[in-house]
Amino acid sequence: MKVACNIKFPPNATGCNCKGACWDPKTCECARLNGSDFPYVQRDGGRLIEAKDVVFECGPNCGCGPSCVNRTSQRGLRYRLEVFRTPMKGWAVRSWDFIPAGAPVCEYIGELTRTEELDSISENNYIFDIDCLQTMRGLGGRERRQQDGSLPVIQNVDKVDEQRLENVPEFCIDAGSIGNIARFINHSCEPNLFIQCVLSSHQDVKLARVMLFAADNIPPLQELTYDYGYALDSVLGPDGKLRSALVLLSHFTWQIGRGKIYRNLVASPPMYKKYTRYPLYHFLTQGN
Ligand SMILES: C[S@@+](CC[C@H](N)C(=O)[O-])C[C@H]1O[C@@H](n2cnc3c(N)ncnc32)[C@H](O)[C@@H]1O
Repeated sequence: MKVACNIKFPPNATGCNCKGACWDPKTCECARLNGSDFPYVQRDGGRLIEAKDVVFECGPNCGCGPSCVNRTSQRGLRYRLEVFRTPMKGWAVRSWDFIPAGAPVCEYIGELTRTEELDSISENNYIFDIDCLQTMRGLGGRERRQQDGSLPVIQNVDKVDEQRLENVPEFCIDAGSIGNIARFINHSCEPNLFIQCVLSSHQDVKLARVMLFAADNIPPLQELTYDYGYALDSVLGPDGKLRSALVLLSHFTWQIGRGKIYRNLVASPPMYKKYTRYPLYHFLTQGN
């Protein structure tokens, strides 16, 4: 991940004192942060048991080694992913390999940037808001934003603009000019991946890593998708009018009055819970 020069990256967390690999949730400090348990099981090289607000992994200062189960998302690509062309959606991604539910698929990589500094002129389809903090605090998860009445009743565009900007996450990942395969993964309302915020070196949720995990067992060559997190009828176009969901999908990032770029991808973990067709123990008892 490239970090914009005006962002002070947090120092490494103290970590746990486990040796070799973490196995006892009662003594592991990192397990304690996850609610006194490990978020992953060892099977298939590590699978996430269930979607969480944020996953605390072991990091550089932990006593355990690279094979520790609590470093599952740090081991790079496991599956042979392919970028392919679709008739209607441009580029897309699929895997040549079977992906089991709960397996980490890839991280959303790009330049870590302050949201306010996004270029308001050029269109950029590859921006991912890091929204974990809002969700954890329960202040501004996207669904809550909708319920609190700020959306979608649009009467005074300026007022709505201000309300929304208060909820805009401070940091985002801009994969417009630098990125990895995650930037080619398309949106679906019935996705087979979900977003999971992960903290591995530091503990600042505003700068959490954004990981994509399998929401289900995914057969080879099935297109990989996740929910971009748009709320229906929540998007204003440059003219201040609501954009339809269809238009919205062809304009990943868009602008509203006063040249500000507004809303793009949103990581809102509780929403993704509805797409995880497991806790993993379900799959484990079914034999896969
Ligand atoms: C992060 S990019 C995904 C990769 C993109 N298809 C490409 O060719 O680079 C997001 C853009 O892909 C397109 N897209 C993603 N999901 C789509 C969908 N379900 N239907 C139509 N277009 C989609 C939209 O143009 C969107 O702005």
